[in-house]
Amino acid sequence: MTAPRIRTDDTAAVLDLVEDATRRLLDTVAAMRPDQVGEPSLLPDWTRGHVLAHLARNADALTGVLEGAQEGRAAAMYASEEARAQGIADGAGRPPRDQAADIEATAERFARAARETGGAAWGFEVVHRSGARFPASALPWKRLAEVEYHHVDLDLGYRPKDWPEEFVGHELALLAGRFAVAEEVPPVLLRVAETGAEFRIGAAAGPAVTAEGAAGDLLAWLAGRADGSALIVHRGGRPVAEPARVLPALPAMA
Ligand SMILES: O=C(O)/C=C/C(=O)CC(=O)C(=O)O
Repeated sequence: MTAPRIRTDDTAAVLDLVEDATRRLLDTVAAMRPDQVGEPSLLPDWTRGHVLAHLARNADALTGVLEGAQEGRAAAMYASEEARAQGIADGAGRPPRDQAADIEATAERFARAARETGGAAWGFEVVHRSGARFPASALPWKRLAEVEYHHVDLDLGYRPKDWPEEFVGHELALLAGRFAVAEEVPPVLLRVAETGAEFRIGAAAGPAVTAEGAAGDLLAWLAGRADGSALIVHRGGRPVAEPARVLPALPAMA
């Protein structure tokens, strides 16, 4: 893997990645049979229909935050957590064709709002549902992560190995940065096989196990989309036979 030449706040470049990711997602939805909507996704308690409805409502939510930034107003993504859950539940049972139309229309609305966002508004500090605060220019990357992660969650053939290099490179660094300060995560030193880059996660003191692998495999584990069995893990300098038993199980991000 070569270092991707893209910055997460290069909104035009990231919006191109979002458009490509959305197109791949819509191709998957177009191939769905109606009965697959009600089948389980890879996320606990969510059917594939829940994942698809969530993707449309997330586009609405991020559009609202972007429009708020244009007006210098810190808009919440959702009216409440209950409203978020209701919106997802209400849309979950729709057939693939309706899900696709909703995802396409809301993605286009987000893209239009982004195109209309000017320089100063991109610098406006927004508040994400996660509680994180960052400039509005990070919103397109947030949307990219939603689409890439949840496409995998549909369990319809799109896998972490299908994530584009540009997404994997930066998302791994972003997520590792978040986990670096996590007290509840035991220390793990991640080593990217392609580049030798290292990230230490887990804020607790003490010796770290090392986990080495392809950037995509490291991200899949860090994002809660794989159990880490694809990684080479050492503890106390010795190789671990069953990495998934040693590595902490991490929650599904996004
Ligand atoms: O990136 C995160 O930590 C959290 C992402 C979200 O909360 C996204 C949603 O689940 C949503 O927009 O509803």
